[in-house]
Amino acid sequence: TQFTVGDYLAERLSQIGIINHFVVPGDYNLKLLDYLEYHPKLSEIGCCNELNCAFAAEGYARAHGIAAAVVTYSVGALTAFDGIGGAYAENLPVILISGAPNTNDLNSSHILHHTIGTHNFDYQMDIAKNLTVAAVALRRAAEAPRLIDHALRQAILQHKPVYIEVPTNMATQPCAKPGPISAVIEPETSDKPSLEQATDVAADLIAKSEKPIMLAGPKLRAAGAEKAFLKLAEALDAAVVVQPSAKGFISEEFKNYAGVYWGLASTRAADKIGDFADFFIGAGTVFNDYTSNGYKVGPSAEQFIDSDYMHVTLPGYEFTRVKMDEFLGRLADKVSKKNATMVEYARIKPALLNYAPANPKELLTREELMRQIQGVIDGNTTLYAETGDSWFNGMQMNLPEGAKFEIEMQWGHIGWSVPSALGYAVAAPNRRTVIMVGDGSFQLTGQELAQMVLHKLPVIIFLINNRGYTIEIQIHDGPYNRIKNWDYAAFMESFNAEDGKAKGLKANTGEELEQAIQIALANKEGPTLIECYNHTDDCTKELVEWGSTVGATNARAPAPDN
Ligand SMILES: C/C(NCc1cnc(C)nc1N)=C(/S)[C@H](O)COP(=O)(O)OP(=O)(O)O
Ligand SMILES: [Mg+2]
Repeated sequence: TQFTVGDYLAERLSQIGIINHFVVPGDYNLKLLDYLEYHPKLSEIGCCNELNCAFAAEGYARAHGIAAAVVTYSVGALTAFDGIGGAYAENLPVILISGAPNTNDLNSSHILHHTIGTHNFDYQMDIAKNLTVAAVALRRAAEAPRLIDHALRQAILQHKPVYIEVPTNMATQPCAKPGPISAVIEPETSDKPSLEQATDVAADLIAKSEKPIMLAGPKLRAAGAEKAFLKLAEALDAAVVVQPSAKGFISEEFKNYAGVYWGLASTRAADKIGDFADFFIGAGTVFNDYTSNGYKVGPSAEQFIDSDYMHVTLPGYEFTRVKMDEFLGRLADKVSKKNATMVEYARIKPALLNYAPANPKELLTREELMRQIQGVIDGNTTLYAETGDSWFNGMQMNLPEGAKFEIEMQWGHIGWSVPSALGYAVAAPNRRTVIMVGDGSFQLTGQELAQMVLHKLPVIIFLINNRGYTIEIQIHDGPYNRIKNWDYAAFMESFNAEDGKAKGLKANTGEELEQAIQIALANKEGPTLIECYNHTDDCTKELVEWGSTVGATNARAPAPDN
């Protein structure tokens, strides 16, 4: 049969490693979906809506490296864009593919369904250009190979989302066959003279410091630089701390690991060893208003070197086209041991957090809840921490060797965790995916549990029901922070309908939680949701302190007109 644009796109998606793609069908994308389904190595995962579809794709990208979401024009893409903004914020290469009007309609007097009812068919592309690193429209079949390869390559190189718009009459059009996939996936490397000079300057700065410390940031994983970072940590034998949105990127059993560096919300005295240090070697760091506690946490520019995927910043220097992993690896060759922060950390290192078991008959406390969730985390577990007090509870979890942690602190979109964890579990069926999600967040996207039932994904969901938006209460309270309670356990079981194996359980006491966890761990045929009692005021002290800091930062008066 004739090779088409749809075949080209399907083949390229498969060649870059995609096995499952996430979809919501619509009449603008049905023929395209056929071509993706025809491909022997692609199979679709349907989602309830396009926001969840985009979030599922970003979760797939967290586990698998890259992902694709396919939606219909305008009514589909506009909600998918919310998840794509998240993929951009979180440095995840999600390929958003959207159906679009028949090319014959573009310059006509026709008014089309799903649009805002005008002759403007550009608004979707205009938005896409702001939320992706490449946005292309396949308006002529002859251009499709070039445009598709360009978009996919930018996603891979920049670890950011891209957008491909496919008119409804385009997938069926004849198209040339693709060339070698190396044209799309060949990695970039540093400019050699810049790499040498950047590492010389950095080595010199480190030699002049007395107590350097290393700080891993959220872009470390996107840059694929974890190994190089550890090589440098070994060469220096310095303490290693991580930003909250980089938790889990460095093994918490690594001998130099010194905790999450987040000011008053730090773990394991990371803030104290950070204060002791006189020089920060950062990698992929992002000090936004939340992770800097309202701009109060973080090194000064004079005592800080940092690197992004293809860029290095040193006091007084900026090096372009120097790749993070090559920079860190090469720097490791040029530094000598400087372990003052490890010597000091040995003195101040606190004992690991572990709560004494509560009376099993008593109402659950936050500490008892966290003690039992800690017990579920093994080396094969990925713990998802949803926006909410779960951020602070998640930070304090100890990750055994091999355990992974997923969080969305830059975008911070409540409701991200359930659909994202769907995508993650599809990509990593052999891992145990566990979600900590609050009642408020869950209400945005909880229906995506249905796909976990359909695909028999044994995800464990700890639904922390503190009756409302506790983070918001701690930042600034008002009637709007109270929400209608649901029967979350029944909601979970409602997705079984005639054939599901999901379980919805309630746990109000420590004993009930113990039993529910045993049932959840035994349920291999589908997801298990455990609705956990948590008193509204029983939140982490870190949230209380952080909340007031953020509240004050948000409330800053406008600068006087200068
Ligand atoms: C409403 C909002 N943030 C504002 C917000 C509103 N809309 C979107 C999409 N994202 C957001 N972060 C937040 S953090 C709630 O406290 C979350 O409540 P919940 O899931 O129940 O967690 P906690 O009770 O632990 O806070
Ligand atoms: Mg809540």
